[in-house]
Amino acid sequence: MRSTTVTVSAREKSRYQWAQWQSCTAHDGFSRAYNAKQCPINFKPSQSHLSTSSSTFPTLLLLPSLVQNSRTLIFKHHTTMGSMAQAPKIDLAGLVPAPVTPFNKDGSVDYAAIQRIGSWLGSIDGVKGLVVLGHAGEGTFLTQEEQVEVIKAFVKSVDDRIPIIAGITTEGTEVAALEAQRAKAAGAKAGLLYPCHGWLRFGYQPGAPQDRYKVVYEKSGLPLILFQYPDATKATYNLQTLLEIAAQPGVIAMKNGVRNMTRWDTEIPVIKAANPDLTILTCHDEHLLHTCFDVDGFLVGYGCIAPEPLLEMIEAGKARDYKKARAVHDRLLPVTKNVYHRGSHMEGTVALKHGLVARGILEHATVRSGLLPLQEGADQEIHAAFKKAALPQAVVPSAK
Ligand SMILES: N[C@@H](CC=O)C(=O)O
Repeated sequence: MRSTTVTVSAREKSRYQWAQWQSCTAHDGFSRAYNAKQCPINFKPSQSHLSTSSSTFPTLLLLPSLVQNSRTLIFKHHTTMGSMAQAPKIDLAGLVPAPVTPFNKDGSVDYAAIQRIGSWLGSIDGVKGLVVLGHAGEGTFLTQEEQVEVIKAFVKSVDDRIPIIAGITTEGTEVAALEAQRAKAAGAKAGLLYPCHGWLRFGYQPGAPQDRYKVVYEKSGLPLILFQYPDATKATYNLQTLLEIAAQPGVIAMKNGVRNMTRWDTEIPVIKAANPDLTILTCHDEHLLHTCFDVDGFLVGYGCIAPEPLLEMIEAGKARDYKKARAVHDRLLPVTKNVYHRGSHMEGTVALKHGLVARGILEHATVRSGLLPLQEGADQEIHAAFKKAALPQAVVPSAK
């Protein structure tokens, strides 16, 4: 891939590593003024982008898609450095399961079961964090008070050894920022910011997703994971939008579930090259074999029922070892089929709960409305699949 060198006059300021480009002048012989939209806005220089010759005039690499042609453009930076501190580093390279929220038979939250799930997953080497209150966690089916209590219970369950990340799902940006504030106060170390769900049906105005990430981070200080929805939905982000969000302060990782392998194969390398510090996580529960080779890890509901083989697959992916990755895929296929090759991805959440029963973590698979029990016999099929995949009873560390 070709790249264009751009020199900026922005000065590094301690604790701040980004600058907002508001007005730039091209010194490429054409003396053109570039407005904010034409300039690479919110470009986040990382260590590897800094030229060794000068730290006060860092050299940035620009992807060809961001400039009109391959000429070298020199921009003079006219603004002060940004006022938001860099988000703290959180190591999510590895497996990040998205656990279910267990319920008692009467539908209330089962906190004892949260303790079992969290202490088990948190005890496994290579599990780098838990994303709670996501799709698998029925996060949108809980009251605000329950959401806060669930975050606190998961924080306690892992003894604060790994970060708990909260799904931030509220519709409007301002209320999502409040949700992120509540999550942070409850002990979440980061947030997985969902798109506004109205966008699924109607689409969104250009710039609205960038604004959502910016405002939620600025108002909450909660580091955020960029969530890419499937290409088949109107809430999916195009490459330019992904690049712009990924470069914003506070965005530490991307959970990508684009489910279009043409886009996956072509966009992941571009996003990675532009953001070497961004942790890239696949969430293609049913396409892990294809997507395990170009990522830093998996952020998947699947991780809460089969963490051990998924960690093997992550290792195989990092080693570019197709045979090993394929072997894990083949071994898990009966489970994948029974949990994720269902009528809808939503049913996967019910199946995850049956899976946790099969592993001895839960006693039953109670879900809240919005979801319904699976058809009769599905539980037995799921248990048989777990047996076939040789997924044993989980060992829950004993309470201190
Ligand atoms: N793995 C699913 C559901 C998770 O939130 C996805 O791709 O979005």
